[in-house]
Amino acid sequence: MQENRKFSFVNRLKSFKHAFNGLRLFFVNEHNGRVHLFAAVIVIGLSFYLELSSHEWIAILFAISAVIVTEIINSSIEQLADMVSPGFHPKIKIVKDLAAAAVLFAAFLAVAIGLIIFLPKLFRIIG
Ligand SMILES: Nc1ncnc2c1ncn2[C@@H]1O[C@H](COP(=O)(O)OP(=O)(O)OP(=O)(O)O)[C@@H](O)[C@H]1O
Repeated sequence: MQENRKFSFVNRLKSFKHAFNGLRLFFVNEHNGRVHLFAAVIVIGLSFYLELSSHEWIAILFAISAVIVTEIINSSIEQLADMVSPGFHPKIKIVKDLAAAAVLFAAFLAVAIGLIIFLPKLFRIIG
């Protein structure tokens, strides 16, 4: 808690540094992080190729962000859970399964958005 501390610009910059370190850990150390980064690069490349409208870009960036944000939180919860309870614990199973469910839900959303935007354009190119 930092209730009575004076505002410090330096401390705010340090918070950014920690957050960027978290991003580096996610994309470098976490296998799922690398998979999501790869998928995001492919989807963004395809989006440029298909010249999406600004609304379509917003939906695609929202979908990519939803998956990455939930996966970062999921990875963070996994790290904490593994430290608190290295052995099997039924409560940890619930905690990890719930965190994984958040990623799954975001992934369903991303697939739905991807199909809605890309399928008609790809069919137009093929046919
Ligand atoms: N300590 C534990 N106690 C109970 N169940 C666990 C425990 N650790 C993992 N599990 C079960 O195994 C599943 C997978 O957990 P794990 O931590 O290996 O995640 P993961 O999705 O395989 O992540 P990653 O691929 O990043 O390693 C969890 O969703 C949970 O059901």
